[in-house]
Amino acid sequence: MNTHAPMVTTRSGASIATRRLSKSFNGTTVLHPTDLEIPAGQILVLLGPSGCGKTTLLRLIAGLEQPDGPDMIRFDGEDVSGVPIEKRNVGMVFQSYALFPNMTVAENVGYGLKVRKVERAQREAETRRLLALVGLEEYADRRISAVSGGQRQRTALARALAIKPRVLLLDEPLAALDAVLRERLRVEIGLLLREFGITAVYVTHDQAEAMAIGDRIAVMEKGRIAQIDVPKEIYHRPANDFVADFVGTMNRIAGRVENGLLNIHGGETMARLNVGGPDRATTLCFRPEAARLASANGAISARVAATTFFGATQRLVAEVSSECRLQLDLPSNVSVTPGQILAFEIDPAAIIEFQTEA
Ligand SMILES: Nc1ncnc2c1ncn2[C@@H]1O[C@H](COP(=O)(O)OP(=O)(O)OP(=O)(O)O)[C@@H](O)[C@H]1O
Repeated sequence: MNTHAPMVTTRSGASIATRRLSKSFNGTTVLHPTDLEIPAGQILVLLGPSGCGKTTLLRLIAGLEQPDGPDMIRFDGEDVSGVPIEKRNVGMVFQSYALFPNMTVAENVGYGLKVRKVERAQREAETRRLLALVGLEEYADRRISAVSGGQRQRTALARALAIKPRVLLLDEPLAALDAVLRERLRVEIGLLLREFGITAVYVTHDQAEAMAIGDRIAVMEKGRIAQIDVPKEIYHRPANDFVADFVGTMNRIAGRVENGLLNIHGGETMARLNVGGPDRATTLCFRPEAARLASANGAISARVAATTFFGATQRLVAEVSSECRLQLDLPSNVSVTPGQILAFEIDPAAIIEFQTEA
């Protein structure tokens, strides 16, 4: 994609606010009252497992669903709850491209402008600029049926942006693409949306995609936002167990802290983790990358059950005891073999603690 293409001048997007926005289907609440503030130009990712209400929230913002109550969605402070979708000026990009297969790439991009009766010369100039921006100039005259999945998705994005929407809504736009293309496009789409300065809400159940694209991420669970924050905070400071498990890999060590020490039993050995604080029942969590090799003294020892090579790093499954299996990332140039006993420690700053109910 040509990131040096001339800037397409669009006014930046509108801010979005919802107040106690909720939705039920046949008496079942699928979105509990939700307050959201998305500043103009920000990309918010809705992340969560299947059925948690991501698409419903997106469709409510679009105007494709009616909320349970009145006056709950505002664009730039203006109440749009009663405004039909075609008047809300939202652009939409879906997993299925919803492009016209018999039209060319350029005709698809210019379609919304034609419907809006933008005169031909201006329409063509706009279309050319958008095609340059998404790196599809050479494909302008190809039929949609003759371009790849990634090129179709870029066409869909250019088409959605052509109408200069106030808000862009994307629902799993990369889900149908293969892994390599998905990884490349998620970086490109993030850059493009920022270049446009558009306000975007992006639905995905892929946490790596969410991290790459979102200015902020709202992690959803059962019709509620469990946590909304910048990707780093979501990853390093998950608000609860659900978020910790859904985003990345999280290790857990459960036990009681006494005199500031958590005892970890492992066969005949017992390691003590110095965590401080009052006596309590607790679960300590840490990411695989928070582990590092240590000299045996004062470290936790574990038997290596398996190793997986990842290139720069390797992931070990390490058994501290029969009940405590951990995943640890170490540099891949450290020689480790299954069966070996390994001593490791955990970066104290990377330990997250969730209080266990007494
Ligand atoms: N029109 C509808 N009628 C009845 N139930 C619905 C309707 N639309 C959605 N639901 C239900 O609402 C819940 C939330 O659906 P939604 O599509 O918002 O989830 P999602 O998080 O986007 O899931 P996925 O990732 O699988 O698309 C689901 O249990 C779904 O079955």
